[in-house]
Amino acid sequence: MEQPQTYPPFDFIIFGATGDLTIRKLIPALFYRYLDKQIPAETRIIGAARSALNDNDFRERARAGLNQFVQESDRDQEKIEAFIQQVHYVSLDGANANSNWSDLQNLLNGDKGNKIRIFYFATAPRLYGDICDNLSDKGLLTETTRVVLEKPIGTSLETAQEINRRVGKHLPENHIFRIDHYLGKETVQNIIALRFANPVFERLWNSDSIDYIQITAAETVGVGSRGGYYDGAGALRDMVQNHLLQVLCMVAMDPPISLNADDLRNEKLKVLRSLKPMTDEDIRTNTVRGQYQEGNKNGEKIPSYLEDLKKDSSDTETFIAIKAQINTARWSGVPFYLRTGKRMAEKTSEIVIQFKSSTWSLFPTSPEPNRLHIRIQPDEGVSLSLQVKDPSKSHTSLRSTFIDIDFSPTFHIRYPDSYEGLLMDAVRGDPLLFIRCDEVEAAWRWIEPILNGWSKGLTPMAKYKSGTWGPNEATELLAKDGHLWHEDMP
Ligand SMILES: NC(=O)C1=CN([C@@H]2O[C@H](COP(=O)(O)OP(=O)(O)OC[C@H]3O[C@@H](n4cnc5c(N)ncnc54)[C@H](OP(=O)(O)O)[C@@H]3O)[C@@H](O)[C@H]2O)C=CC1
Ligand SMILES: O=C1O[C@H](COP(=O)(O)O)[C@@H](O)[C@H](O)[C@H]1O
Repeated sequence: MEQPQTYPPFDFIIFGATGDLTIRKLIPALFYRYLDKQIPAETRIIGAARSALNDNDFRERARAGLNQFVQESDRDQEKIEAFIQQVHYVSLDGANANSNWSDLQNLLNGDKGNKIRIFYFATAPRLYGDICDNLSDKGLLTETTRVVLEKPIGTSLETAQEINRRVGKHLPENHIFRIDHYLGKETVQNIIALRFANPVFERLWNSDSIDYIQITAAETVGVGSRGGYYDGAGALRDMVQNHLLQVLCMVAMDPPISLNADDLRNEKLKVLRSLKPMTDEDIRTNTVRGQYQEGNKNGEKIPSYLEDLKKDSSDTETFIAIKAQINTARWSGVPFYLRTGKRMAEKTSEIVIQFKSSTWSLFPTSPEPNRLHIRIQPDEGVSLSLQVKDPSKSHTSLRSTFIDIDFSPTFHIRYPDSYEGLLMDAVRGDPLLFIRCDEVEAAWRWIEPILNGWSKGLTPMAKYKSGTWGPNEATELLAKDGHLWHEDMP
């Protein structure tokens, strides 16, 4: 859907307003939308959290966040001040019915019309049900209210179902926006265009032509200040259950019958439901879990996970590699290698589509099979490896080269943060890039046996040095199939 240039005024209420996500991502994203004139003057951004702050205190935090997380060239202080005047704060325990709800009621109930109202839940997910009950009891859920739920939706199938049930008690599914910021990335959305607007790819997009697929989300950062949350979650819950599986859906789904939200989500759901369930034996042989150890970068020591956490022991994985299979006619026999980790060698999220070799060759040597490399971030772009005649040699000599499109210089655009588009989609009520309740539950159905298998000790924790591509076991996972991870490919 086209992004309209103007929006009607709306109220955007954030529970969890003093937290990392709000200050680092949500407020800067709204500011960028303000710069693009999508936040009308009558729009209010209302922060809510338990901390006893007033409007000015919160504005001070928001201002500091903008001056830290907005690109320097976009930090126009006059505009920041004008935007900040639209920011408000209420001190409120969203999970407690006896808390100070009257301040929020007074702010919101002044509006008699049908102003769009977004409640953004940026707290721990276990609070979502209580916050929704309270919003309902206090009469704050109107016809034009939508709620945005941050990931993770639960920590297991049961807790996800409970959140879906409790939030769904008060709002219809099309007013519930489960956010996954990977779907907000231009390059993830571009998978749809790449596949379905280029028949040259879609006709080959199956097990006849594709050998295997890799999806990687590697980070160089450690757990930082989020150790408390992360140690209870781990990489499988934090990154695979949501982001990596959503990217896998975009890569593996059949063409939706339209770009209507439910048509797209039906196709993604089919992929999630077709993931081959992991048996104990699969978990043993097809999953690798690892934890970062002390490392070194440019002579500087990088602390281990336990040092970051300030704990003596932890059984939480900060790295995972999985060989997944999809039981459909299109993907039978094609491994999908998923990998994510913290404190890895590079910050990169990417998809590698490795095509099969030709069974016959006209040339004395077998040509290298083609490979499509989709760079989700950074250096957003796409490259396709090709074989050409080596111009410096005889007519039978081949040389590998590639066609590369670097999106940012090609399209002369700033790559917006993924939250910018998604927040405005929620304001507009467009659920295309949000996760439906059945998708979340299907993802947990596949993930949960892996978590259970690990807690039975099926997969020992491997160690990897910070600043590397993960444990050797991850290299071995692919080596068993005769493959290499992208960074090791010739
Ligand atoms: N940070 C990130 O990069 C990302 C975070 N997320 C998810 O977003 C959510 C928030 O994360 P993050 O900001 O890092 O977490 P933080 O721990 O930094 O912040 C949590 C926020 O919730 C508030 N809070 C806690 N209890 C209540 C309550 N009862 N009523 C109202 N507010 C409450 C806290 O403020 P106070 O103590 O004042 O009440 C604080 O503002 C989590 O679900 C996380 O998994 C998802 C993707 C990325
Ligand atoms: O949701 C999360 O994502 C970030 C990584 O996001 P990216 O856009 O930088 O790839 C991750 O650091 C965090 O642990 C996780 O909760």
